[in-house]
Parts: sequence; C-alpha cells; structure tokens
Amino acid sequence: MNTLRLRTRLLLGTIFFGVLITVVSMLVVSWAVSRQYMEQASEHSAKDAAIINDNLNERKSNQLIASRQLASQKNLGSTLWYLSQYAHSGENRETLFVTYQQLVKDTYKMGRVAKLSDIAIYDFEGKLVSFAQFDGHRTRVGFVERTPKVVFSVAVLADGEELTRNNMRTISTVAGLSAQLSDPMLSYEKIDYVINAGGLAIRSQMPIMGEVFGLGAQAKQLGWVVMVQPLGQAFVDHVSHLTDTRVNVFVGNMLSSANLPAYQTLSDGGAGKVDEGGFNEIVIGRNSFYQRLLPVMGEGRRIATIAVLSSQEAVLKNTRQMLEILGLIAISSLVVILPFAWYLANSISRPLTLLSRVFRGVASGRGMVNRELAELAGHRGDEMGELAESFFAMSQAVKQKIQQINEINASLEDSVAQRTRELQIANDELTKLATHDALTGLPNRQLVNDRLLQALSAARREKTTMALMFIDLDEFKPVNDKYGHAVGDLLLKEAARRIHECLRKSDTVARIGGDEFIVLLPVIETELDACGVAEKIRASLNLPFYLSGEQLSISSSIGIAIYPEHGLDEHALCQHADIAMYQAKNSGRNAVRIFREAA
Ligand SMILES: Nc1nc2c(ncn2[C@@H]2O[C@H](COP(=O)(O)OP(=O)(O)OP(=O)(O)O)[C@@H](O)[C@H]2O)c(=O)[nH]1
Repeated sequence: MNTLRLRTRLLLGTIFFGVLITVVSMLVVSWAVSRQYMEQASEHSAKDAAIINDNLNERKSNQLIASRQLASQKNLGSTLWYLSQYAHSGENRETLFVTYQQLVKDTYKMGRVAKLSDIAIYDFEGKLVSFAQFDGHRTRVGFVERTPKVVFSVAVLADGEELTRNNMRTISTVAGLSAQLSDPMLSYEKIDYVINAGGLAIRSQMPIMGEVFGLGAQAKQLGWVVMVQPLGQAFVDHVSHLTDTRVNVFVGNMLSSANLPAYQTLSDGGAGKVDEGGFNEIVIGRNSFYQRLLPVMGEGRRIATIAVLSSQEAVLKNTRQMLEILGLIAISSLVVILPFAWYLANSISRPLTLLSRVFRGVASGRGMVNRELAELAGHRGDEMGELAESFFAMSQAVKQKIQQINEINASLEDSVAQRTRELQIANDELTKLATHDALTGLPNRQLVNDRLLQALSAARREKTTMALMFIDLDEFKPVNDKYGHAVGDLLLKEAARRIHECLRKSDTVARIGGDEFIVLLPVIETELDACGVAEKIRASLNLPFYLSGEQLSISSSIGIAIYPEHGLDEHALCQHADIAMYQAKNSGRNAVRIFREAA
C-alpha cells in the first residue's frame, strides 16, 4: 500500500523531475562543451603540428645552407688535397699541423653557428679527416694523424679557447663518429632524419668540390662535409615554446626528450599511445591532455614520433564553470519552483483532505455539511469547487431525505405501538372470552381444568391435600319458567358472586354450564375444611335473592372429592365430585355430600 500522502508525492515528484532535468541538462551541456572544445583542440593541435613541421623544415633548410657554405669554402678543397698528398709522408709535420688547425677552426666556427652536435670532414675516399663535436660549452675537436696505424689528435676546448699543440693529445677512437663513410661514391647532397646517440637528429652529407692546383681547372669531388643537428631537449623546449604545448619526442616507443617526462610513466610507457597516431585524449597522472602524434620518417621508415600534448585544464575549468552556473540556475529554479509546488500540492490535497473529513463525518453520522466545505464550494471556481458544490448539494438532499425517513419512522413507530396496544387488548379479550364465562365472568371449564391440573401437580409434588366441589342449583328451571330467562340470568350472576365471596383468593370458582359450578380448593388441611367451605356456600345461596323487584329463594346441592383420598387424577376427582353432588341431590337437595365409595 502506498502510504505517502498526495501532497508529499507531488512535492517529491517536482523535486525528482527538477533534479532529473538538471542532471540531464548538465550532462548534455558538459558533453556538448567538451565535444566543442575537443574539436577546437584538434584544430589547434593541427596548427601546432604545422608549426613544428615548419620548424623542422627550416632547420633542415638552414643545415643544408650551412653545409653548402662549409663545403664551398675557399681553400677547403685545396686543404683536403694537400692533406691527402702529404699526410702519409710524415714530412712537413708543422705545415700539416697548421693546415689541420685551420680546418678545425673553420669547422668549429661553422658548427657553433649552426647549433650542430657533430661536423665531420671526410676525404674523397670517405675517410675521416677532421671533426668537431659540440656538447654544451665544451667542444671536442680533432683530426686524424695518418700514421700507419690510425690515431686521432684531439683537444677539448672551453669557450673561446684556441687549438694548440699543447692542448692536444692522441687517442685511437672517437665516440659517435665513423672513421669511414658508408657511401663515399655518392656525389650529391643528402639530408635526412636519423637516430644519433639514441636521439632524433638531422644528418646532412654534402660533397666538397674543388679545383686542385696542377690538375687543371676541372672541378673534382675532394671530400664530404657531414653535419648532425640533434633534435633533443633544446628542440623540444623551442617548439614547446613556439606552440605553447608540451612536445615530446619518442624514438621508436622510448621517450628520448620531453617536456613532460611523466608521459613515460603510463602503464604502456606511452608506447601504445604513440602507435595509435592521429588525435586523441590521454590521461597522465591526474591530468588530462589532448594528444597529437606526428610520425618522423627517416630513410623511408618511421624512426620516431613527435607527440604534442595540450592540457585540458582550461577546458575542464570552463566546463566546471559552465556546470557551476547550471547548478546555480537549477538550485534557483528549485527555490522558485518549490513554493509553487507546495502551493499547487496544497491546493489539490487540502480540499481533498477536507472532502475526505466531511465524507467520514457523513459516514459516521456525526454531521452532514461542514462550514469549510460550503466555503470551498462558494469560493473555488475550479473542479474542486464544483466537486465541493456537488457534494454540498448531495449532502443537503441526503439530509432532507434522512429527515423525511426519520419522520416516517417516528409515525410508523407510533402506529405500530398503537396497533400493538389494540392487539394486546383484543388478545386479552379473546383470551378472557376463551377462558371465562360470558354471563358471570367466572373462569369456564377449560380454565378450571388447567388450574385443576396445576393444583394436582403441586399437591403431588408438595404432598398436600386438595378438594374439588361440584355445585348444582336446585330447581332452577322453574325460576326460568316462572320469572323468565332474564331473571334466571340475574340469579346465576348473583349466585356466582356469592360463591366467589365464600372463597380465598387462591381458590377458583368456575361456571361449567347452566346452573353448574366447580370450586377448586388447591390446599386444605383436612376434608373438614372443604366441608366447611361447602356449607358456607350452601348457606349463602340459601339466602333470599332480590331480583327485578321479586324475592326468590333457591338452594344448592354440593358434592366434594378430596385428593388424594378420592382420586389421584383429574378424571377420578371430577367423576367422584359429580357422584357426590348427585348423592346430595338424591338425598333431598340443599345438602353437602363428600364422596364415599358405595358399600
Ligand atoms: N336463565 C337461564 N337458564 C339457563 C341457563 N342455562 C341453562 N338454563 C336452564 O337451567 C335449567 C337447569 O335445569 P336442570 O338443572 O336440569 O333442572 P332443575 O330445575 O335445576 O332441577 P334439579 O337440578 O334436578 O334440581 C334448565 O331449564 C335450563 O334451560 C342460562 O344460562 N340462563
């Protein structure tokens, strides 16, 4: 069973839908905003990629220019020719050293200008002649001493330090440099991305052409200039600054230089992400980024990847702000909507509660019409008002009907009571008629029989003695004949009264027909008591009657039967009392006889 009140449900429903709409709109807005920002970020990162590509192309182009400048430098070809001719002879050591010194100076100067890591000069056979390696503020420079066993003369120079015999020493190998070019027969310039010392770099190889003294004016390839420009941390910092992003360079799947080393701490070390390519979102640590990957091709294959990361912080901040604004709008809306919802819920539930109270009142019979209900019906013009009005009208009609029914009920009850009373009287009369004699008003035979039975059962139970008398008036017929039937009636009535007066209240006298009476004495001590009563009756009836101006005299014959002596049941008692009465008649009338068994 739903136990929530209608008002609570309306309020909860409003709050639920308010919150639902807010949450859905926040989700939709944040999705739309992040999508829009992602598109913008994709466009930005495409531009960033273009800036990085431009920077790389510019670096390549500058390196080529620098290579050409060095390769075409005056005397470089002659120097190389000279060195090739005399280096092995061991002659003119001092002149050779000065020549090398000059070559190294030129190389050193160019290398510093072009921000290279390595510059090497090779002769026309592809053999290393001199080199410069730049590492921060220190520079390692040197040349090959062409003794039968190849050794290098090397100096490590601080900024601005001159190359002299004193600061040089000889070593057998130089790290990061190959003493022999792999393809010395090529005669054209070449520039490409390479992996150098574990990092990405641009490597250029430029032929050195020159006219050699004594060989005529024909130009000849005399050697090579090989330059290596590292695309390391300096490059990463530079393009990061240019694009205002975090640029990271992967060689294969390993981070070689980065503006966000945390990149490498991804579970796949960034490798999986690097392989995906294109543009996507990535989470590093607790920060989210947009990522664009640029493949770097070298010698026809992908040798490195440049990853450009732009932070989503601004996007997230803007989205958060947007959501905060939306949240504020939602809360304000709820603040406005809630009182309205409260009002709406009340305007629906209050009349319903009122109606329900009135209905309950009607059902329990406490009252019919409520003052508030009448007010509601009068003041509200909406459906609730109509409902209240209809109920008001209905309750009025019901009230009238109930009044009518109550009145009808009351009158019905009156008539029923009246009829019941009349019926009772009629019943009483009927009963009396059925059990009494119409002329004298004495009990009739039927009633005296009943009393006889009751008296017998009481006598049996109590073991007492009772008497039954049969009384017959003597010579009554002549009275009728002489004075008329009406006088006879009067005499019968007077005789009945006199017999009745001779008895106690507990005794019964009944007229059983004509001039015959029965007297029942339910409790006597001895038969003498009965004889006494009989004598009293006989004497009373002997007294003269004054009827209709006439004086009449009459007598009676009385027979007595005693229980239990003369009979144990009503039949025996009646029969024996009758016999005794006839004995009295037969003895000459006006006598009392108690039943005696015939001898
Ligand atoms: N007036 C009047 N007479 C009645 C009534 N009922 C019976 N009688 C008469 O009462 C008389 C009874 O007569 P009986 O008892 O036979 O004779 P009796 O004259 O009394 O003679 P014994 O009884 O032998 O002394 C009859 O004449 C009946 O007609 C009655 O209600 N009113």
